[in-house]
Amino acid sequence: MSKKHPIISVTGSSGAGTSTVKHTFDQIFRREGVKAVSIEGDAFHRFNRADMKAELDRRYAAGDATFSHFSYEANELKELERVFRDYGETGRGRTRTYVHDDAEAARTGVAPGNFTDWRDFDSDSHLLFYEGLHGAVVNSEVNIAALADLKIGVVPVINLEWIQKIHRDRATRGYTTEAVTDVILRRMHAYVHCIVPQFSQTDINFQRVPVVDTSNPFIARWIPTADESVVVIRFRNPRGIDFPYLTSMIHGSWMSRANSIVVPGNKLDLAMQLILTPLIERLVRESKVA
Ligand SMILES: Nc1ncnc2c1ncn2[C@@H]1O[C@H](COP(=O)(O)OP(=O)(O)OP(=O)(O)O)[C@@H](O)[C@H]1O
Ligand SMILES: O=C(CO)[C@H](O)[C@H](O)COP(=O)(O)O
Repeated sequence: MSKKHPIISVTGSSGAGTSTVKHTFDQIFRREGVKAVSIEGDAFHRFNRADMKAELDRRYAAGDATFSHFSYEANELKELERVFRDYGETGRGRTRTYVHDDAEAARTGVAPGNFTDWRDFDSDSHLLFYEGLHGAVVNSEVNIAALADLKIGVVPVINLEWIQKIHRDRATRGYTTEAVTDVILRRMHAYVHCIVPQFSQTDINFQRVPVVDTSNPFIARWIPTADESVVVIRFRNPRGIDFPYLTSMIHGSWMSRANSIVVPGNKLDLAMQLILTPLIERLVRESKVA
C-alpha cells in the first residue's frame, strides 16, 4: 500500500473482461484528469510462446499436467511484486508487452508470441493501473495483494467466462474452439489454486451472470449481451458504501445481501463510474497530501 504512489489492480482470468473494464477506468481517468501508468499482467509471463510450449511439453512428459499460464511458476511474480513495490516507493517502474496477434505486432514491431523490450514508466503519473491474471496473489513467495491500494475482481460465472474466452480467442487470436477448449482444460488446476483465491483478497468483485441459457458454452453462437445479463457487485468491506444512493441512481438495481448489489448488465458502466470515481478521487487526493 502506498499513499504517495497508489496502485489499482484489476484481476481476472483470461477472457473475464479485464481489458474491457480498463476502458471504463480510462474514461474515469480522462474525466478526472488522472494520469495513470498502465501495465498488463501478460507482460510478466515467464516464457514467450515457443518457450512456453517447450516447457509445457517438458513438464507433460515428466508427468505434470497442471502447468499453464495461470500457474505461479509460469509468471515472473517476484518481478511484478518488485514493480509494485518500486512504484509505491518512488513512482517509477518498468513494463513490457506480450504481443498476442498481428494487430499488436504491427503496433510494436515484434512478432506475435514474443515480448517487447522493457520500457520505463513516464515519471509524472498519479497512479499505477494493473490489469491481468495475478494482481492479488498471496503465496509463500510473494504478497502482491498487500501492495495494491484498490483491488478489483472481474469474475463472470464460469460458463460465461469460457464463452467470452472462446469467442475472443477465435475472433482476434486465430484459435479454434477445440484449441481453446484444450487450454481451458489444461488451466483448470491452476485456475482453482492460483486464480480463484485472489477473489477473497479483492475489495470489490464484479460478477457478470447471464440470464439466458449458457448450459453448453462450447456451442454458444455469441457472447450473451449486456441486456442478457445482470452483474453482482460485492464489497469486501461495505462500510462507507452508500447503497441507498447506488440503488436509487442505478435503475433496476437491488441489494441481494448486506454487502452486495445486483445491477442490470447494461448498467455496468454506470455502476462502475458511480462506485469507482470517488475511490479513485480519494486515492489521488491522499497521494497529493502525502
Ligand atoms: N460486460 C461485457 N459484456 C459483453 N461482452 C463482454 C463484457 N466483458 C467482456 N466481454 C467480451 O469478452 C471477451 C473477453 O474480454 P476481454 O478481452 O476484456 O478479456 P480479458 O480479461 O482482458 O482477457 P485476457 O486477459 O485473456 O486478455 C471480449 O470479446 C469482450 O468483448
Ligand atoms: O490471455 C492469456 C493470458 O491472460 C493468454 O492465454 C496468454 O497470454 C498466452 O497468449 P497466447 O496464446 O497468445 O500465446
